Amino acid sequence: MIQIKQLVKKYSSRQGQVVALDHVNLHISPGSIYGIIGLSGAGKSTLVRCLNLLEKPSGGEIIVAGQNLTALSSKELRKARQNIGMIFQHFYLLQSRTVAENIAFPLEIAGTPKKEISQRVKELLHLVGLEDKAAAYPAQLSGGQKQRVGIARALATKPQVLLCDEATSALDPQTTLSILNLLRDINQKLGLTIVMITHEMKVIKEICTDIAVIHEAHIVENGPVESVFIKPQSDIARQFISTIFPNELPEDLLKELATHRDSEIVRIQFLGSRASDPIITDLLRTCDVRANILYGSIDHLRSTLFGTLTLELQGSPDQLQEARRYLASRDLNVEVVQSGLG
Ligand SMILES: Nc1ncnc2c1ncn2[C@@H]1O[C@H](COP(=O)(O)OP(=O)(O)OP(=O)(O)O)[C@@H](O)[C@H]1O
Repeated sequence: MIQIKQLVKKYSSRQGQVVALDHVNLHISPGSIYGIIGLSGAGKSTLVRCLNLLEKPSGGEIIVAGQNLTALSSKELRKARQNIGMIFQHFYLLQSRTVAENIAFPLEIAGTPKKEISQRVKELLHLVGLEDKAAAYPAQLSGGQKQRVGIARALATKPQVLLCDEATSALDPQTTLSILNLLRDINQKLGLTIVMITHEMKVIKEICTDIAVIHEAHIVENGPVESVFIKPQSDIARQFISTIFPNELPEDLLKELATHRDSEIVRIQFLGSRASDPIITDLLRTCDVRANILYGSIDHLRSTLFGTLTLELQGSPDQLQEARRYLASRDLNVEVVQSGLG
């Protein structure tokens, strides 16, 4: 649905030139919910604003639904933008217009007949669960309701793509969840492709099918969410994952464990059905090692389960090697965190 090819964005400032995006390439499949995560200043907003040419790229191509946006005239681009909705952290609703009038706004600009507008607004109010707020003004709404209006307005022209720039960052955790659930419903009902820019891994964990990690103007890692969570390739991806699955052991405990003879600390990560396997019992039965559980956690990763377990295994070097082999043969991701004196 979206292809980003060799995208470069440079800004000129008093301090000199800033390269906000440095030859970024990404392919976003139709119907996916694609999360792009990065620290402050990584280039996220610039990237999402380049996707509908709110920000003009310095180089490269943006192809949406087969159309190269960077090659279009202003008139063609205005038309192409009707296929790309966008929502923002601070909603940007028109304060002097009611909810229904805000949602109608893009249709008025597109020259849609009045009768059609009123029918479409009705449908959209129903889609976002705001039928009873049609005549309210933005100032009378909660943050979550304002974002629902933002979503309805973004979908008014029936776009195939929805861009979300930190769409839940101004909301409390519960409202965030309700907006994420709404976006997931819309994705499933309408087959809409969603691109979500965020600095929060919990947003990715809830609804994204794919993830790209952006760091200092480069995409350092991307792929299906499950693959990146189970085997992150970059330090920055590991850091983001640890914000929701914190698995670092305290320094003093690590120091003490390092003095143990014939032992090693292993971290096991597992997905989906593996979560209900009696891993430790099987391990102890099969390999003649002893296990000390140091840390464990399990949570939802979209519609599957993701778990992490940190163990100290004790045994001879041969036994420890066998234990590692055994765990790997069970399709678990195993990482040796620290080996003892042994
Ligand atoms: N209009 C601009 N003029 C000059 N530099 C800019 C401009 N907009 C962004 N930048 C710079 O480009 C880089 C990327 O900024 P961007 O806003 O895309 O990052 P971000 O990942 O969205 O960060 P945040 O989460 O803090 O918004 C930063 O170094 C920023 O200072």
